[in-house]
Amino acid sequence: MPRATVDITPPGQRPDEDPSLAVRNNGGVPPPAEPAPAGRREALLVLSFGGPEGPDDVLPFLENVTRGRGVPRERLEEVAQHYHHFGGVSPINEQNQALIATLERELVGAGIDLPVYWGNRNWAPYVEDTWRRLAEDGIEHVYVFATSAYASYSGCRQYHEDIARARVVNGGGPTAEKLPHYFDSAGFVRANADALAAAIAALPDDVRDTARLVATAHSIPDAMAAVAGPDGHAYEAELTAAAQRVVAAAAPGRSFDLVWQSRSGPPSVPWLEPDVNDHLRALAAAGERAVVLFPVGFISDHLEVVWDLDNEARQTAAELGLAFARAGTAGTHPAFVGTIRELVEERRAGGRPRLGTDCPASCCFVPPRRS
Ligand SMILES: CC1=C(CCC(=O)O)c2cc3nc(cc4[nH]c(cc5[nH]c(cc1n2)c(C)c5CCC(=O)O)c(CCC(=O)O)c4C)C(CCC(=O)O)=C3C
Ligand SMILES: [Fe+2]
Repeated sequence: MPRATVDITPPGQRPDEDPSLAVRNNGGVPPPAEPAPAGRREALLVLSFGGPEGPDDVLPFLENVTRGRGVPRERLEEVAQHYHHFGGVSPINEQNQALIATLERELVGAGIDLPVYWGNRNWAPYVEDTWRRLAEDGIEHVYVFATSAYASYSGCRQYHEDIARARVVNGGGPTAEKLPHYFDSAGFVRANADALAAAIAALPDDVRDTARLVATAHSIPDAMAAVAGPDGHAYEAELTAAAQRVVAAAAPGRSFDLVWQSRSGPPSVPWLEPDVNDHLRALAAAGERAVVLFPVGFISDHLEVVWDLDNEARQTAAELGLAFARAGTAGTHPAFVGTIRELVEERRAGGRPRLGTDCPASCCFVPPRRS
């Protein structure tokens, strides 16, 4: 089922300039000081990317993802094959369901009465449909947890636009606020550090202490990176900060590299480099013998992790004779889930946020291509 296209933006106007679409956002603008009003019916929405559930879903899903974004047909056909290797099923949906189940237990365990909903940008359950259910269920305010920890159009602003679109197609519904970026939160760092330590420990004795530590994240176009965050380049800066914290916790004193994976778009458009496979070639040429990849740019082991790293990058390393280990992502690590609960608790209590950071609603804007 292709997603309905809704143009939320009047010509020449950004969605955040129409106050009726405003999504409260607690960075760059003064955070709301008042606590959640007593008796207000609230919910937590896990807002994610979505992924296909079977072979017939793959192409319509890819068309949803790339509509208006100038991705060549050949790239789509190539990526479709990655999904078909897994029976046309992305692991991301099961991972989001597992996260929601763990979050529900976490909230109940902390005595917090807050229902958790799930909505996606690119596949069912579509956020537009979830929004209708929220309204029908009488929810008045929604805390939105996006399954991306970082700034950038793809990782942050597009989730704001998803909420705005869901409100427009439903003629309103609950008010909403997106929880801040959590790349530097203690729980996200702890989860990634535990995974990195386990991956290092899995290497053979003779290379364990000398293996190169390599953080990875989704590449984005240079033009998108340039406008990420209030002063630009926040995507790289936040990834660097997160990777530094993860390495400091898991392997103090060791250095690391930050490189990019899963490049898309036409070859003529520059994206962040180096690609992880090129980087492995450079490391091998420089005499390195082992690598540990840690995909700190993602929060679960979805398709771009299991295909682009466990398959392609592992293969590259094997061809180069590099010992290889890949760290897991935050997933349902208790510290990570605890941090999500804390982000919600903090917002409900009101006052200046201490946890996380966020962009002002006007940043990270990258216009769609009308192709
Ligand atoms: C920064 C970033 C994140 C991290 C933040 C976040 O998580 O939100 C992310 C996550 C993901 N990206 C995903 C999948 C895809 N991304 C694509 C295309 C693109 N990604 C981009 C960026 C990002 N992507 C960009 C700039 C494009 C070009 C088109 C455009 O300008 O928008 C395409 C099109 C085909 C292709 O790869 O070319 C697919 C299929 C999946 C689902 C995996 C699964 O199914 O398990 C996830 C979690
Ligand atoms: Fe992507």
